[in-house]
This record gives sequence, C-alpha cells and structure tokens, in this order.
Amino acid sequence: MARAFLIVLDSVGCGGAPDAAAFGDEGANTLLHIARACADGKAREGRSGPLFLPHLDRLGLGRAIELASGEQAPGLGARPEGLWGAATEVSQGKDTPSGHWELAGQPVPWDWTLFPDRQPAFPPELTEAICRLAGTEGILGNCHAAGLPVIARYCEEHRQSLWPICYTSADSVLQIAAHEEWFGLDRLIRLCEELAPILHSQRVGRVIARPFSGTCGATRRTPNRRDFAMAPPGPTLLDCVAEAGRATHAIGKIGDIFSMQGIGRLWKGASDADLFEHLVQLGGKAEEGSLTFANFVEFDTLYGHPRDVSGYARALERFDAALPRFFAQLRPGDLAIFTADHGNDPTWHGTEHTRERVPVLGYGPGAKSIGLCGFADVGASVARHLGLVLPGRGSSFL
Ligand SMILES: O=P(O)(O)O[C@H]1O[C@H](CO)[C@@H](O)[C@H]1O
Ligand SMILES: [Mn+2]
Ligand SMILES: [Mn+2]
Repeated sequence: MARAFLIVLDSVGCGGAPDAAAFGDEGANTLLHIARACADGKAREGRSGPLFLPHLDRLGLGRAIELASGEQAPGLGARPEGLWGAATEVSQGKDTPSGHWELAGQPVPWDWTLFPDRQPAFPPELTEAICRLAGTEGILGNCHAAGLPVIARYCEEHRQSLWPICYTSADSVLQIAAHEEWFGLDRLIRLCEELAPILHSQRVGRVIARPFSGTCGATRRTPNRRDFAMAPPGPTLLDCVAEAGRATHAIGKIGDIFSMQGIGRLWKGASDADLFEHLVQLGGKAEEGSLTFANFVEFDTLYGHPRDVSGYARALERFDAALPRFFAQLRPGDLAIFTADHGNDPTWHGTEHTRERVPVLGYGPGAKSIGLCGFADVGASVARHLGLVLPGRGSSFL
C-alpha cells in the first residue's frame, strides 16, 4: 500500500494570486523576491550568491513560480523531474488555518472576524472576559502588533502589574503574551484555553498563547506557544484517512491547526530542525497506507514576519540541503508533496502574510505537470494516492 507525506513550508508562496489586490498584496511574491534579492547581492547575511535550492528546483520549483506569477526567479528553473504546479486559494483569509484546511479539502465558508486597527482593538466585553479569567484588573497592548516589539514595549509594565499583553494582527486572532515565570506558563495556557470557546463563537479563528522568558531588554519567546484554533468547517483529509483505519502523523503545529481532529500521533519539536528529524524518521517507519502531515513554521515566524530576507533564504537553503536524507528513506510508491499555506514576502511592506499562490511539488510519481490547481485539489490528490476519496471541493490531479 502507498504512503503519503504532505509537507507545508509555512508562508513559502510564489505570487500571482488573482485576488491579491483585494488583500493589498498585488505583486507580492515570497520566493521570487527572495531569489531576486539573493541574485542582486542583497541577502548576504550568513550566506551568499544566487538562491541555491537544487532539490526543490529539480522537482519543478522555478517552473512553478513562473507558472503562478509569470516571472522567472533567478537561479531557479531546472527541467522538472517531479510533479509540479501551483495552487490558488479560494478561502477569504490569508491565514494559516484557512490555508491548511483548504489544502486538506475544506475551504473556509465564512468571513473571519477581524479586530480593528486602533487602540483599543478589543471590545470592552472581551477585555472584561480576559481580566476575569486572568484574575487581573486590566490588560496591556490591546492593539495590532507584531510579537517581539509588543513584548519589548510592555515588558516592564507586565513585570510590575502581571497584566497579560494582548494583541492581534491582520489575521483573525487574539494573541496573549506573558512571562513564563512572572505570570506563569500554566496560567497563560489555561487563560487561552478558557477564552478560546468565547472567541470561536464569534468567528475569531485562534487564541494563541505566546509565552516568553528573560529580563526586559533581553526577552525571548519560548517554544511553548499554543494555538487554540476553531475546528475546521467539516471533515478533512486527516479525518478521511483516520476513518479508513489508517495511521495519521502530525508534525509540528498541524495538531493545533486541526484542533487534533483526525490526528493519530503528534510529533513536536523546539525547532524546524527537530521537526525535520521527525520527518526523516517517519520516512523510514510510517505505516503502509499512512498520512504524514507536516508544517515547518520558521520560514513564517522567524523570517517572513520580521522581514528578514537573508534569514528566509538561509532557511530555504538549509531545508533544501536536508531533503536528500528524507528522500533516501522513501519507498517505491510513496508520494511526498511540498506546498505552502499562504505567502509572507520578506521584501513586502508591513509585517503580515501576503496573499499568493503556492507551489505544489511532488516527489515520487516522476515528471508531471499539474498546471494551476486549487488548494483543495492537493488534499483530494493525497487521498487518491492512498486509495481513498475525499468528499468535497477538490479533484485529484494524479
Ligand atoms: O508577530 P507574531 O506575534 O509572531 O504574530 C504573527 O503570529 C500570528 C499567528 O501566526 C500572526 O497573526 C502574526 O501576526
Ligand atoms: Mn502559516
Ligand atoms: Mn504567520
């Protein structure tokens, strides 16, 4: 029986989304702009030269970028030896759950609730609920922000008052940062868990605990982040595989993104390097007929949001260089698909995700062009590869 590996490189988009302008993202292209910066010598911190991704490019990465956006990425464009194409999203959100759910066959049928970009960003009833559940007299932040600056800005007040630092973004999200020792990690996780059903009932997609440690001026976020996400709008690829009695393995934050629905075993780690080791191990030992679904988040969190082009290029090159160790574990008949959930162009303005198409690259079935497809077609194809049928929007390109 065949095995499938669905691997999401978080935020590694390739431009060309037909509705990018509606998101203020017309022209955004994560991979193209990183490749151009590298070729122009503008991404030289800890690396140099044109973007070097020989293994992904051999699958068809350069051609996928060109197909999605009409632009040639310098250094990429080898003749594809893998399955290659690009996918367009229909869900009206450029966030992580929307992207993953649609890849797994469930586009989001509703409009997410977003908080206004003003201070206070949260309605008084929500602030009261946070205070009641946290046992505090108030909250800090209450604004749109990126995580590192908002912690730096409110650290000292947080240390003195122990009020939680609450912020949001262009995503449908309430994020709460608090110090692991001063405020308490368990207390922060419990607070987010208790708030989640209230927020979910209002179509706010996620409550995220963002614990940090260290002293003010030298804080760092810890790996104990927890996302409490709404459940997907219906059964996904994971449910389909699990209900067929097959094993499902979730690497990284897949468990959080799918509210643990349809997930057999969880494989977590402190870094993407740790997660890659899980992927290599599962390449060797995942059961016949199983699905391994992985998310590599550092492209997004460490380099996309902070707009670090060199760092993003380094992370892509590191990932590419490690791929042969994973490929060496695969067996005849296996399928490994590499794709993404949205863009996060590190050359774009602001600090938010960017609406883009995403590459769809497959290792296993040999050279094959799939052209432009929908996100949901990825899930339908993985199901088909496993001999299953995923009901819903997608159709298989296999
Ligand atoms: O800057 P940080 O806190 O990482 O925020 C990011 O993390 C959130 C969830 O992925 C996104 O909405 C984005 O704003
Ligand atoms: Mn994401
Ligand atoms: Mn993100």
